[in-house]
Amino acid sequence: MDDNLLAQTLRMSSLTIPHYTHAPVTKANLEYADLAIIDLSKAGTLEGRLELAKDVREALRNQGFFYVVNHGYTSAQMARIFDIADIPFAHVSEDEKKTYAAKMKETGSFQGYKPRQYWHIDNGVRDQLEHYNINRDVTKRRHPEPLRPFLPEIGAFARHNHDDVLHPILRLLSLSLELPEETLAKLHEFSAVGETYVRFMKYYPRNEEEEAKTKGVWLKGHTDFGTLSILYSQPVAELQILTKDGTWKWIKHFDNALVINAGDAMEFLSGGFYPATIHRVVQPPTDQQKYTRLGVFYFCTTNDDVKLVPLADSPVLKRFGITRRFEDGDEPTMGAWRRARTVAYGQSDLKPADDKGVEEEIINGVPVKHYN
Ligand SMILES: O=C(O)CCC(=O)C(=O)O
Ligand SMILES: [Fe+2]
Repeated sequence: MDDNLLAQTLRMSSLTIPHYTHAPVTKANLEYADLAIIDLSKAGTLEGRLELAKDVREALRNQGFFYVVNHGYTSAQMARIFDIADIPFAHVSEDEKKTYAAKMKETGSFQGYKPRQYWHIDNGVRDQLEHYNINRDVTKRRHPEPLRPFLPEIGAFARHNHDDVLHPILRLLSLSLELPEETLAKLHEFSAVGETYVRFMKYYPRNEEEEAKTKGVWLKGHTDFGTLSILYSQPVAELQILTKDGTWKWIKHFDNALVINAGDAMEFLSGGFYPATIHRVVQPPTDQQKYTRLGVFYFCTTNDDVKLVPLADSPVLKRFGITRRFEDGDEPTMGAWRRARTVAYGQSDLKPADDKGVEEEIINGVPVKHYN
């Protein structure tokens, strides 16, 4: 960080904002997924990275999700980013929110607000969650006035996610595919055109009718469209993953940890070796039902111009075999894939894909499934 930015950040850190108090951790006895813990402090040596690469590989092959600890943010920094994350929801007027609404359908981009009730969930019920999405280059767009004093901090947060979390994990993944360590990181440049971004997200309690009509599902089972998604663990239990045995398991809150999963683009680049993970959001257990749930994420994609072709030079993929989702030459670029998925999400007509309630839509010739 240069001196100017550092000075500015220190000045901004002293800006006081109301503290966002999370719900207490649930006492409910839930069936939790058993996830690996990746200790990034071990990534300082090649020996450590080779060991972590094995663990990440097992985790992405078996569960599709893992925790990361020792990622370089203290618990105070974590708390601070959640305080900032609540500003676009709690401290921006409804009128101002409209001015900064994202134009998903027109632009295929989430930048700005995703308003409440924009997506169809089920049986005529629409979602009760709002996002505010910020490109990692925070200067790309204007932001609501109450958020402006915090842009240097949000910019530093994006930079931290990119350099200290995303790239180190991509190095482990490159190693796990027996490729040069920088292979995947080079496809995810901070300065390239692309939509790796910070998302703040707030879920609001729903009424009984909405819960009944959707069977308690708040966000249907889906895969993320990018390569990796980084989620800052918070206490409200709502996130579930579809495990290999076909059952949904809860993600347990882990103080000060990150929760990471693979998305479509990682599945395409790895020729199916690292499948995109299916996850959903459901009503929390009884003791947390009256609380809001605030989320902080860093959603990662490759540079927009990267063609999502399997990394066929990988000796691992040569041994394992490659599953192609597209005919040779028909692979979309990252930009085309994320635009198509963003335009369609929660808006398109889903068609039944089986008799168990799975639905699908066809994007760039590829069936994209939604799980209930
Ligand atoms: O809120 C969560 O925990 C997950 C949200 C999610 O899956 C998404 O925004 O893609
Ligand atoms: Fe997701």
